[in-house]
Amino acid sequence: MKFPGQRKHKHFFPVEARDPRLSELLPQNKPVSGHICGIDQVLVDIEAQVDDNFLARHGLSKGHSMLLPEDKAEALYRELLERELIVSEFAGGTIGNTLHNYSVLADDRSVLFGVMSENIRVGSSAYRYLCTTSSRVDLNYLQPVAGSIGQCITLISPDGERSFAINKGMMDHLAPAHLDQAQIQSASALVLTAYLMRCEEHEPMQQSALQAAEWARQAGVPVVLTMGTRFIVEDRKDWWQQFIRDHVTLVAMNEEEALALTGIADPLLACERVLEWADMVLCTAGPAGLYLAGHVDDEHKRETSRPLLPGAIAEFNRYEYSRPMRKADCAAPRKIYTHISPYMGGPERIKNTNGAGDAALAALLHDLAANDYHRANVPGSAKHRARHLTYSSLSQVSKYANRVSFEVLVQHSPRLSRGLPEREDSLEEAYWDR
Ligand SMILES: Nc1ncnc2c1ncn2[C@@H]1O[C@H](COP(=O)(O)OP(=O)(O)O)[C@@H](O)[C@H]1O
Ligand SMILES: Nc1nc2c(ncn2[C@@H]2O[C@H](COP(=O)(O)O)[C@@H](O)[C@H]2O)c(=O)[nH]1
Repeated sequence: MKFPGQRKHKHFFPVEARDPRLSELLPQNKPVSGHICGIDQVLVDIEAQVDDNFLARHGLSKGHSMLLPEDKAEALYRELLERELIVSEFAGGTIGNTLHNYSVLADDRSVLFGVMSENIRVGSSAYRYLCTTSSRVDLNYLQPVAGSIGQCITLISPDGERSFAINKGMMDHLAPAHLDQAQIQSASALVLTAYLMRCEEHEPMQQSALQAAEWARQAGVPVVLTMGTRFIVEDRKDWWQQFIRDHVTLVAMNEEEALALTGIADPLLACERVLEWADMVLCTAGPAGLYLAGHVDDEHKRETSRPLLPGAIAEFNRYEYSRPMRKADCAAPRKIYTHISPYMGGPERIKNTNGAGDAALAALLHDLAANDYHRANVPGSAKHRARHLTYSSLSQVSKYANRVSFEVLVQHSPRLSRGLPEREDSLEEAYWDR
């Protein structure tokens, strides 16, 4: 496990150079390592630049992620090929992207549950998927299927808006029998997406997601839900609110999904509402940056040294230096919030916004898993006197998440090809320097 973000020396926790006093407690020489698990519809992103007329001709709604019947998806793909409009084909899927980015940032293992074609031709989508996924993502648990994985045709309009046309193949065929209970129950987090619930009734994906969430709950493993797209949420707002109450520790969404879920347009107030159902919230807001919200026990709150910010909740960032906790672990729970504007004001030129929100979540998961790793290796540390969800404060995690989103915005693929630059040795110092 590599430490989250780039820190000054004093921030590193030297768990590799073990304290000899711990050896009696933990006789093994190697640090205990962890992992995170996720379930996804295994699919590739096939990216193409098109005009709005193209979307209209193929009956696509702009900005939406739509499932297409196979014949329509093939006709669309054929036209893209014939007109040479395809720019790239990368492994995609919102959870696949998040696990990949987590593994790249943390240099640590993640486990993906999903399907994979049992016969793979060189150059096929399945082949592309395997070629562009980090070797730290454990693909040994994938369920072999006699068919193709999904294709997410990512159509970029001249104004930069993305519309997804999904040719689902067998991506929703993951059966509960192909989940591994021990892996899920020993993970630092289980990551799910709302997209898993839009399978057809005869397909087992939803049942697999519910089974995994139940195992995670039994073992106290945090369940993380990304909201996918506002269209999925709008259709079943009440159902999602109940699902979050019953299963979810951390909700990750953008401001549109926040509005669809809560009916509240202000991201801060939407976060406040979601905190009534879940322990923690990440709400990205495009050019407005991102919000993080959580709970802390009054005894463990820490006051910020930054200026207090105005907003729909006055001075909402007062306790942003606190490390978030589950509400149930707080004797006197208090809601805490932070906001951060885009790193360096945003890139001079955005190559592609695809996956910027997933990237922020990967950074947050890294900090969360690092906390578990530290607790397992240095159990007596003062850091673990109370049961916190993350290693760093809400404020510090927001900087890291924002920094990682920036890295995705300046590249073409939603997946990082490398971790953050090594020379950036302090986020605090580098933060406002261009
Ligand atoms: N136009 C932009 N200018 C500057 N930063 C941006 C822009 N769009 C996204 N970002 C950064 O990327 C993060 C995630 O972007 P967002 O578009 O909200 O996610 P999603 O891809 O889930 O919709 C934001 O919190 C912000 O830091
Ligand atoms: N598992 C699924 N992933 C999907 C689906 N439609 C799109 N996507 C993936 O989302 C990311 C982009 O994420 P965003 O946060 O920037 O919107 C992209 O890589 C797609 O592969 C879906 O139906 N299921």
